Amino acid sequence: MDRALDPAPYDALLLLSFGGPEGPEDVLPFLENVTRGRGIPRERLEEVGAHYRLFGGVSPINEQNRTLLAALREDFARNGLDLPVYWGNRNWAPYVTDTLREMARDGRRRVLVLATSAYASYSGCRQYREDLAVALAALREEGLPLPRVDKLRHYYNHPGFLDTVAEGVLAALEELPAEVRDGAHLAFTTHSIPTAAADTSGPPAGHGPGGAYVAQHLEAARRVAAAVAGATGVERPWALVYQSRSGPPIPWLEPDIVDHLTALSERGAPAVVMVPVGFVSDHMEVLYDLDTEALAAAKDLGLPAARSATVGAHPRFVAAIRGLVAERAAAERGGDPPRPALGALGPSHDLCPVGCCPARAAKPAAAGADSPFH
Ligand SMILES: CC1=C(CCC(=O)O)c2cc3nc(cc4[nH]c(cc5[nH]c(cc1n2)c(C)c5CCC(=O)O)c(CCC(=O)O)c4C)C(CCC(=O)O)=C3C
Ligand SMILES: [Fe+2]
Repeated sequence: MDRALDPAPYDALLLLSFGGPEGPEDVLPFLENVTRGRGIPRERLEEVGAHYRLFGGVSPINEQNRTLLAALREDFARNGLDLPVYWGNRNWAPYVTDTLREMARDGRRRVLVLATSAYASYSGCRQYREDLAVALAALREEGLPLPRVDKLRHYYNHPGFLDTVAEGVLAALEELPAEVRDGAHLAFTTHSIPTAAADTSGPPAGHGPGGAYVAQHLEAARRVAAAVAGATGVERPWALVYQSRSGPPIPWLEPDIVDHLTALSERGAPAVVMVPVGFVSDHMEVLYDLDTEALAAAKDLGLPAARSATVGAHPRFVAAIRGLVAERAAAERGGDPPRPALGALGPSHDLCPVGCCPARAAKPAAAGADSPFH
């Protein structure tokens, strides 16, 4: 360690995630938490419940977050970043309201939030800010001092994220039979969302159809494909496709990964690597929708397929988070730190502007320019 990193003005980091069930009896209450007021058809819930039951009713996401939490603490300590790290979820214990209460009681006054979504969108950004607003409102109700809460910028184009994804693709290529490796297509996947939500994602003066959500994913995919081409000396065709589509019956982003695999097979593609660039850990949507469903579809099609790893708690990704924390702290102290970002879109905003990823219903959101909390 050369010198300590200064976290000031922050006195805590909050890892904010989705949460998942930890046993069969948790599955239904978890799904009810996720879909409350969303008009998701009953059949879809039963179908998704069956995915979780296939894995004993346990989502891997909580264990993955515990691992990331431990890795962040260890990395911060080793690099002289004196900042306690907490963990809270939207849909399962530890719930974010309980964690923020504990933080307030521990005397934390300036909280920086790392959400386990790297991209803009209602589900990946504003909804987490709404969760924070719910938590802050509860603390206010209880007469506790309210910490000020900020959220880290979107990190989809941070070199520590994209280089780690590219490394995973190189490893996945090695799993393919040598004779189809050079011809393999890259299928970058992310969560399908309604096209209306995609079109309005990001700041109001946006990116056109598909919004920031699609633009950011395309940029990430393009950079990873270029890095893989650079490392292997082979340019591989790539596409951005979607998975885990839910209800209700409105237009959602397409094509679905399974339809894409079918199309690739019909076009005579020799092999495919599925790259879940939209996710930061190998959670249930990766284990079921890709490793179970899509790999089975590829097998039926006779299409050799592999799935690359998400960043998880990879040391390079953890180091990137440390860098983002130090960067934001320096910016909040009035400095002008370097803001590492690959590709054409540049570093994302620190503060979501008013109207960023518009709300589905009029709900307060913290940690943005339209926060009612400070
Ligand atoms: C953009 C996005 C991300 C990435 C950003 C982020 O990470 O936040 C994400 C992550 C995740 N989604 C997850 C699980 C679910 N998502 C659902 C439903 C939905 N997701 C949506 C979007 C997203 N989802 C949307 C538009 C819906 C429709 C309902 C609604 O508008 O809210 C449903 C309900 C059933 C169904 O319809 O599938 C479940 C169970 C898990 C946990 C996995 C595990 O347990 O390991 C994770 C990490
Ligand atoms: Fe946003």
